[in-house]
Amino acid sequence: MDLAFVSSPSRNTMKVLASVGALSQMLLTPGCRGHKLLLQLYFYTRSGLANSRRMASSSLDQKSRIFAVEPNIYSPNPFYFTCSRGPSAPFMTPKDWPMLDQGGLAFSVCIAKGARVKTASLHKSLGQELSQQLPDSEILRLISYSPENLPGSLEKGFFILPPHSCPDAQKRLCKVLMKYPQGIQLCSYSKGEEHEIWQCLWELNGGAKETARSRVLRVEEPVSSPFVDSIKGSAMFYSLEDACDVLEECSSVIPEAKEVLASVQPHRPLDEGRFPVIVIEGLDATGKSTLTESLRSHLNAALLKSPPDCISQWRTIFDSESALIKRAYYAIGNYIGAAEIAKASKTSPVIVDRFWHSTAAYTIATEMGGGIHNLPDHHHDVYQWPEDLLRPDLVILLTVSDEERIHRIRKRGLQETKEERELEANSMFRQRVEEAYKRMENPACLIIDASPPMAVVLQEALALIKKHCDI
Ligand SMILES: Nc1ncnc2c1ncn2[C@@H]1O[C@H](COP(=O)(O)OP(=O)(O)OP(=O)(O)O)[C@@H](O)[C@H]1O
Ligand SMILES: Nc1ccn([C@@H]2O[C@H](COP(=O)(O)O)[C@@H](O)[C@H]2O)c(=O)n1
Repeated sequence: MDLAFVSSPSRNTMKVLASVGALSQMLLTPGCRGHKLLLQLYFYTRSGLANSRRMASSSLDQKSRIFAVEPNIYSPNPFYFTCSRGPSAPFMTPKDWPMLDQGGLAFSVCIAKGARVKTASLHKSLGQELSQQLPDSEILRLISYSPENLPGSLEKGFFILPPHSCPDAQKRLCKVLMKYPQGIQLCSYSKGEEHEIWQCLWELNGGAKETARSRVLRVEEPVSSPFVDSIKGSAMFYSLEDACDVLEECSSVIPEAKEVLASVQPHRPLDEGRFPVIVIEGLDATGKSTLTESLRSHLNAALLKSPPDCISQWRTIFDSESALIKRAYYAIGNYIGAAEIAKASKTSPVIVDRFWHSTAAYTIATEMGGGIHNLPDHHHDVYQWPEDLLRPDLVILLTVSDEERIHRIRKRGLQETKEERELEANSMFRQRVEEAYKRMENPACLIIDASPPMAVVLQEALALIKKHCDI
């Protein structure tokens, strides 16, 4: 079955056809003769012509858009393509997409821009469903945008590479997408006779129908990464107000969002004390809890953490939500924590286990794929501290080798979190988190190699605190 090479059926052909029910029966019979055509006809019958105007405009819009696919096993950098007929742009060939060389197919699925909480939730649930229904396919993140108005036009989606051994992948994909009748745009990609790549745009409206076909053209990597624009609009929060807006928006479906919002201190700016605030950061199992506890007793300090205790009971709920909602929760957690820190700093030094740098570093590392060369450049806005958030006096980043960290996780014997498992499995992700930490500015992290015994790490931390804080 090959959606891309089926030409549109005529209306007369349609009249000859029996009911949609009978068609769908045949459709679901792999190997059935005329299977390709039937699939096409099935979608055509169900979709009708009611939306022909919308189709025309979406295919025009489609042609001017740029698509960007996150780094993957075939491409260490994001790859960019379009379908407009620029005079000098070179065609893409299976050299660029080797997975299409053996006659395979690829797909892009874009989610039209709508209310941001709803769109983010749709993106998350669609991603989960695609992974479940197409377990052998590579499902990559994709964004699509208009070059004239990148942030305003940004749409998120997925690029799907089914294995050659999965001939019914497109059928399964369409079955998933049929459940999302509105706002989903499906394109398929296949190799043409002259080694060019074709994009077919499908209309999804109770069914799927091919509406446009264009050659795929290569686009140079833009100077400013659209992936960074995408995270700034969807998972990074640089003000309390912005993060609160998201939880307000989702509070009708997630009642716990109201509880979190109720914990936000309304009076700002915060009234800070004279004692120093010291944050300890690092990947899991680098020794943060061990060090923060030792510092607490050595400095007679208050020990706080982010997210703070008053909202941590809802953490698992927000962890299972879209990146937008999850990160809004952690961002607000930092502001709630800041009010506690400000109060505690009036009576003693304050040690904080994770703060803003954790929220930012994990978000950047999660949303940007590939190696550390794909991270936003040093000094980029994403590494800056939010203007309205209490600024600590010192941030210490603990680093240990991958082997030692994994050894510590195993020795600790506690249940690994999903992210810890990912860190273990995906050393590139770990490197991105650590590198993002190292790029943070104002305040930057001061690094301590936490591989030596605990007593040595403690002495190093105390020396740094003495040097940089008034203690
Ligand atoms: N310097 C050290 N040398 C050897 N083992 C250490 C050292 N520091 C901590 N550990 C051990 O490593 C394990 C992880 O330490 P800890 O719980 O302090 O890390 P963490 O960064 O707080 O982890 P998480 O973020 O996952 O809570 C613990 O078993 C701890 O006893
Ligand atoms: N200020 C924070 C704190 C934590 N996170 C997220 O939680 C994960 C780590 O928490 P641990 O309890 O395991 O230390 C980390 O992966 C972050 O995603 C955060 O975003 N902001």
